[in-house]
Amino acid sequence: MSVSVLGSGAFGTALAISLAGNGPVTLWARDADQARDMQATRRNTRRLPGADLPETLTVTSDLERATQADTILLAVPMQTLRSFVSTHADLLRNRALVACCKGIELKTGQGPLVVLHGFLPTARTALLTGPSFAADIAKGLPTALTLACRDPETGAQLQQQLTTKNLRLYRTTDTSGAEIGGALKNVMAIACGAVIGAGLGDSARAALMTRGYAEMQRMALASGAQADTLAGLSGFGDLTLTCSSEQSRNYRLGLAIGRNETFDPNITVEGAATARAVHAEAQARNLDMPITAIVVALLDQRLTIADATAQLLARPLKEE
Ligand SMILES: NC(=O)C1=CN([C@@H]2O[C@H](COP(=O)(O)OP(=O)(O)OC[C@H]3O[C@@H](n4cnc5c(N)ncnc54)[C@H](O)[C@@H]3O)[C@@H](O)[C@H]2O)C=CC1
Ligand SMILES: O=C(CO)COP(=O)(O)O
Repeated sequence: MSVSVLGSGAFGTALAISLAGNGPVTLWARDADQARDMQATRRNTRRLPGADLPETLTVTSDLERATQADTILLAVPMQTLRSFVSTHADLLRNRALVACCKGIELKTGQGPLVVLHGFLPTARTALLTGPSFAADIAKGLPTALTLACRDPETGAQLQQQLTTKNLRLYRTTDTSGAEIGGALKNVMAIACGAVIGAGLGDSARAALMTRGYAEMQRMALASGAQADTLAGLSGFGDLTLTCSSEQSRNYRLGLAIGRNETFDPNITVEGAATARAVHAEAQARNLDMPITAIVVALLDQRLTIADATAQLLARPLKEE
């Protein structure tokens, strides 16, 4: 069974490097010059500096060639997934498709698997998510991920195929829970970064992580997901990693907000659009998600950190 990774950003490149330890892998880059450069230098200097590309990894900008594989990993940002899949649906039919992005689509409120299903309703689809920094994966450091797939047989096949020397995959059929956990932890990471950036302390961060987790569960249960899924790698696991490490771009955006600094708008920060999408969903469904609402207000510069803190502390007292 052959594997291709579409999207040669940090995550796509790291996954391709790890999977290349199992056998030949094709990595697709949309930019022909970048693909040629990576194939020649065996490096992705722009997105994953310092990592060597193994010989079993081929980089190409030829999408027809890359989509010959049985299993295709889609490692493009969430907000670009729809346009990518709609443009290339014909090349993606009859393949096992594994979405590797974390987020909720701003204009529809949908997660990655729902978007895929809309264009390719008969495709075998799965989601790869969980606590994993691209740089760690590329270094061969041990990492555990969740492979969410509604069909147990396809899930078991993909779990076998995509497990590598350093990637250990756990399976679930609760795709909705995995989508929501992976998307919302980024929103909470922005909030936690802001708290630390503003000097509010580790205790405040722990409070936000815990109450943020309660928000994640609220949204998950309202969406028919299982609470257990949120307690796993795709929820609690990734929340812990992303809210506590400066390797996270979402956390770093939060730090910049907290310190009143600017942040490079070209850096992929999934939590920003996701916060807006989730906030709109929460309002439409009458779900109490105060931290998400505050993150949106901070992103829109409608609120200062001091006001945000005062607002959260002044909420009515209630049972945990
Ligand atoms: N970097 C990391 O450590 C991890 C990232 N992820 C997820 O992986 C997804 C991708 O993130 P990264 O690779 O880190 O981002 P990145 O910013 O490093 O790379 C994004 C890649 O997508 C490509 N791209 C953007 N728009 C495209 C389009 N319309 N068509 C085709 N290609 C397009 C870009 O050229 C670039 O190669 C995100 O959803 C992120 O949350 C998940 C786990 C870890
Ligand atoms: O999803 C990630 C870790 O699991 C990567 O986080 P960032 O997108 O915030 O860098």
